[in-house]
Amino acid sequence: MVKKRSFVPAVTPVPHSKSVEVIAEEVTIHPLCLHGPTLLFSGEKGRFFACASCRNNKDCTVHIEEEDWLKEGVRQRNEKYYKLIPKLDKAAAWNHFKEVKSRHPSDRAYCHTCQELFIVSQSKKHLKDHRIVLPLTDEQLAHPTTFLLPLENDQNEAQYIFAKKSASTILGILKNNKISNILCIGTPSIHEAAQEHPDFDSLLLDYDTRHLQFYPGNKFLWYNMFNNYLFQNEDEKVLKKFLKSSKNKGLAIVIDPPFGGRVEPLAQTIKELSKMYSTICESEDKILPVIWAFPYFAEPYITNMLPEIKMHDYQVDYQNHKKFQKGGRKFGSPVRFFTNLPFSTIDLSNDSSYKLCDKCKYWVSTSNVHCNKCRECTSKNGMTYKHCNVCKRCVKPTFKHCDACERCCLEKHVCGTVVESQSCYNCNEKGHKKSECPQKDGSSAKKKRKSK
Ligand SMILES: C[S@@+](CC[C@H](N)C(=O)[O-])C[C@H]1O[C@@H](n2cnc3c(N)ncnc32)[C@H](O)[C@@H]1O
Ligand SMILES: [Zn+2]
Ligand SMILES: [Zn+2]
Ligand SMILES: [Zn+2]
Ligand SMILES: [Zn+2]
Ligand SMILES: [Zn+2]
Ligand SMILES: [Zn+2]
Repeated sequence: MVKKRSFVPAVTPVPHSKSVEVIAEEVTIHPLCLHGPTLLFSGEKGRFFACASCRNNKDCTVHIEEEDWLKEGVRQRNEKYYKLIPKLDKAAAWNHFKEVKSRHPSDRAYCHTCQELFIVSQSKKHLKDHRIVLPLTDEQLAHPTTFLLPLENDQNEAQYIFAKKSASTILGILKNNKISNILCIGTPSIHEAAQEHPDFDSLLLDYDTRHLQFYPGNKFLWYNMFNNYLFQNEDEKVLKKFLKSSKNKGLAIVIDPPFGGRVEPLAQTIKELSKMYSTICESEDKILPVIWAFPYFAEPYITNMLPEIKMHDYQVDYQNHKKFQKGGRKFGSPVRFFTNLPFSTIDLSNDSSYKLCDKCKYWVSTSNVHCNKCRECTSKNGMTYKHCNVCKRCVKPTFKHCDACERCCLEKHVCGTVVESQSCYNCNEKGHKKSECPQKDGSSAKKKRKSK
């Protein structure tokens, strides 16, 4: 049976406070916490190591000043984490899966309370007052994302699953680029879809160990995307083998991090995986093809860290997120694809919400208008932008040029305050307002925890 985690899942993003920066570097020699190697942060009070994934100090208490890390005692105390990270018995989990699968669907079930697959005639304990799924069809066993619930202590960062259309758009882009191998990082539904396609081979890297129960040892790796950490030593071999097998098949990273996750460590992870691939396959040292689903307002951060990655206008829809699906938010989902694949390979011809811009030569949202002055389709947030001749760029339709500020601002503004560099009052991140904050999903009040 799969060992259960005895700690809080790290699906909350890393610290966000705008005064704290992450130093993007290899983390293998950093102190450990239950979520793998910590990251090095630089704040007003100096540099310190803290958890790569937990924003809340209470979820992960490891906090080590950079200079303290040189002390023998501190190092020794930190070693306990090597033993605290649970060992998963992958072989046993896979044997159990096969056993469950061999039964009639009416004898197969999944217990949400215990987070485990079970055989009904063998295990009655779940039938009393546990929350269970029964029966389990072959289809369900092959698509755990269709019935796994968002993790309990993970109300704010629920596991938003791509709408079918968005998932098939991703596979379509890969196909058009003749890419058949996929590293699915935090994208279990793409992994599931790839399993059914003879054209694709994929490996799932995710923090959520529940997925382990549904795959053989070489298909799921317990992983933290914020520090590029594999929790099981032997999994590095599996990853390397998969990279090697991708040599002449084309390999892409498809990643959908928790909303609010920091860009720097994610960009570092993409760089490290790309480096690993080029070393193993003796290929050119460059960033692997990436499809990264993330909110449009992260654009400046992503292009700053990875200039080869550009934001496409496609609005990524989710099945289980009211605001991030069609009709949920006034201007559609704020999530976009960030990719270094050619935009011309993103074919949206069978989606009526998109049109082919004959000047840009790629598909854009029907509400996006090509600006002849900017020479591009300029919408970022889904609204039709308008050109300001003074600023010499397109701006949101809600903006108006202010002579006092010498720039376009919201009509109601206090002159002298620089709107775009103000931080969101909800999450502290720059580039969007509280009303557009992706984390303010009805539960923002609950989220007012102390952040690092
Ligand atoms: C926003 S959901 C994306 C799901 C995706 N849209 C799909 O349909 O498959 C985030 C995913 O990242 C995983 N995740 C969260 N934190 C992670 C971390 N630190 N490292 C790796 N995976 C993580 C979650 O378990 C979840 O599968
Ligand atoms: Zn931690
Ligand atoms: Zn149970
Ligand atoms: Zn255009
Ligand atoms: Zn313009
Ligand atoms: Zn202007
Ligand atoms: Zn003004």
